[in-house]
Amino acid sequence: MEEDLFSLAGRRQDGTEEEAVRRRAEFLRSELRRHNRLYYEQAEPEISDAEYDALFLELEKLERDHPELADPDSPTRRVGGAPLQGFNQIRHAVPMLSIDDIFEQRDALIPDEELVEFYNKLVRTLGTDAVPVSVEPKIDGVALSIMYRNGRMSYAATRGDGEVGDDVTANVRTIRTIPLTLPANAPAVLEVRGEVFMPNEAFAKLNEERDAEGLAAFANPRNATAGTLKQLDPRQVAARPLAFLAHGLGAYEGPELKDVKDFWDMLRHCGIPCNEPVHYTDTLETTRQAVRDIDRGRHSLPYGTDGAVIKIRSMATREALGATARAPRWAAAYKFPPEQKETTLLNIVVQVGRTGVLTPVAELRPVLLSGSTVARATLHNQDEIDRKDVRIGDTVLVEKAGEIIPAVLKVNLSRRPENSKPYSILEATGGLCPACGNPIMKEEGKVAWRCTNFTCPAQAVTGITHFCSRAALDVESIGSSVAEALRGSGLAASALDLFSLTLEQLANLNLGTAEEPRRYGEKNAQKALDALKNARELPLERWLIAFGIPQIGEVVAKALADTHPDLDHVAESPYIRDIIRLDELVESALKANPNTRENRKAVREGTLSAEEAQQRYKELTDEIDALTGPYLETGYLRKNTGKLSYGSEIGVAAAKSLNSFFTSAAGHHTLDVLHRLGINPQSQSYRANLLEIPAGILSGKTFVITGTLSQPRDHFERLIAEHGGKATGAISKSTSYLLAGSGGGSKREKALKLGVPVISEEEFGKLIGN
Ligand SMILES: NC(=O)c1ccc[n+]([C@@H]2O[C@H](COP(=O)([O-])OP(=O)(O)OC[C@H]3O[C@@H](n4cnc5c(N)ncnc54)[C@H](O)[C@@H]3O)[C@@H](O)[C@H]2O)c1
Ligand SMILES: [Zn+2]
Repeated sequence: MEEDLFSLAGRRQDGTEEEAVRRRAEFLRSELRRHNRLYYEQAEPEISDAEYDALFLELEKLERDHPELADPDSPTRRVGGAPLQGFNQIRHAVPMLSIDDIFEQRDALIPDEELVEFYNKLVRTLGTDAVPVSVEPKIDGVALSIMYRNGRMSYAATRGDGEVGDDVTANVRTIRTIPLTLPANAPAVLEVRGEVFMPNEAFAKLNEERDAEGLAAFANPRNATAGTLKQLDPRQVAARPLAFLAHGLGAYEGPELKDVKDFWDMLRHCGIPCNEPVHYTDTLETTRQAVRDIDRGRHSLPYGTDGAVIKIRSMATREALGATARAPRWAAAYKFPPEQKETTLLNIVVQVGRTGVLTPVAELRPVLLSGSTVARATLHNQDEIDRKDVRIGDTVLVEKAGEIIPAVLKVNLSRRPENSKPYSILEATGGLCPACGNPIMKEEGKVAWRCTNFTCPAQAVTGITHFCSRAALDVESIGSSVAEALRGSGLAASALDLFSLTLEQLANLNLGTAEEPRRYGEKNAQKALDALKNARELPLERWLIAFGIPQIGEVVAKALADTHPDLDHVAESPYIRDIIRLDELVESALKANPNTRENRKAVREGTLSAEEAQQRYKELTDEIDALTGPYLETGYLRKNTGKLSYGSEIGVAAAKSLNSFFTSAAGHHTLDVLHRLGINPQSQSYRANLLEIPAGILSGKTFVITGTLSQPRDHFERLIAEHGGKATGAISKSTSYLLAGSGGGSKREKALKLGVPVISEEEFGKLIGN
């Protein structure tokens, strides 16, 4: 990761430069894809649009300057997004495209130079002086296509990846201003393209309500809209005030439309809400003026706008110009630069999010930005703070793009107070979570600090959901909405409270709203209690996963179960402490080695005595030998080929993370509660000596799994491992069995060819004595 974050500046023109450019392009592509997912699929963007656009432009430029890097899958050539889970998909009759951007260059001599270029290019391409265009506000919402056939709404779909979107008809039907039927003489086929949005006022009210209910606020109206449209329950959508405005046309069969004015007239006749105001112009100067007019008036529109869309009026010309894979050639979106202002950064506070991530937030001297007062801005994470060197007391430049939570762009160094100090989250928090007081940690390769305590009140919902997930304790009937309700009602502040719930409490849990209650019900409640009862007996590794300790996934959890008989032994494990100690000893020894270049130099220069160096090194290596000896005999440690290099079942980072959890207050609390409940999860695979072949019924046998089975593949892999066998990916002569479900043709053939026995799920069950 880190090596990708280099700057291209100052590289020499040779092979390494090419490689550097390629790597940078790859990095930008993967970052843009990641941000697309966050933005379109999760409605939880991490960066502002302006920051996203900067990455996008950099990649576009790289691809333009280095045509050899062309990639048809590049985010610059695609509509960013993907269909969601839980919805039916609809293939669009006509692809739903994006629009190419034109950026205003703040402080440039001609700030709208790109607009001039765009218009002049149209003039040249079309060979006329006057190109009639329309200019209208760009609505910051979620793109929607509504298909009417023979005067009735037939479906409504989101943009998705441009080709295939989600069927959100049921949700869209709840938006009151959208007609379900059209007047008698409406076109036979009319696919209206437009934008769903949440009006600014309704958005502010919704966030106030969410705040009062203790729910996370939406970052901006666009997010709130995307989040609402994603709801699987149309009643929830109906409860939120969404609006729609049309701005474009997809499939169409009806009277000929020559000019975009005909299009607007037809929509108005059909009773479809239209985007306004539309300016009609036919010279460069009047077009520039129209864009400026929209900029001036945009803050009084009921929705967020960050630009103006310029479109050719003539439908025939649009057709003739066509589109690229990403955007039409006959339109452009002029993006207004987000408003920026300087103010003083009064303080930095650290907030704990629902996943336990610590976010530093700047408290600002309030300033008026894009029509609202800004008093707080996100600083994202420590890396961002370091990169911008933001300090308390600084004068900072703040930006508010759309309604995104404002961001601190940079520091005005000329106004920095004299005694200011760099800001560190670790120092400011004393290494403890501000919400629960337990240790925080930063995972390797990640930028965020996080609270390590799965019982932290700030992360109750995620903690409970994870605790109940399939890989953990598999309490299927408790998902995120039940967790949310449990927390909201005060019944469970953390996952450990689940075991004290009664049937009555659970059954009466309200999953709806105060106005529209929806009971969880006896049946679900009983199912949840049964699953929780079952969870008490689940093996150690599943519990270790359930605690959500950083670095502890399925593999490490299994390794812990192989090397510890039960949870109490993991909590007190000398093995884990010794792994950490060994790591420290090896590091010291490598440094103390008299043969390193530095130490030889120090001896030559007389700053280090040769005898002392030898002595110190010997002490360290003796200690290492003493520590590793017994573990090497039981296979808990392996000697690697490198000098002083050892392998352990549990990595050093995981060992440190475990140690930190079990010595923290949260760890002690967890063990106390489990003891009180009489739960001490047991290992089913503990072996005091790993070098002895396990005496499982499948020991020495290898399996390959193929086809569709009644349970996910990892279920069978687990069974095989529990009985001492091994599951591998590829089939060979030495494979003992092919466990085959339906399908799985090629592996089955290969097994038959190699003479490997093919067994069914039933036969496998017999093999392990079920
Ligand atoms: N912050 C992030 O992480 C992140 C991630 C991905 C995308 N983005 C933002 O989204 C932009 C790209 O998204 P996009 O591809 O949806 O493009 P876009 O939103 O910039 O423009 C295209 C869309 O504008 C809509 N639109 C609104 N008003 C319109 C009008 N009057 N006429 C025609 N179309 C109108 C259309 O639905 C069209 O699909 C980026 O420039 C960036 O600002 C941000
Ligand atoms: Zn915490």
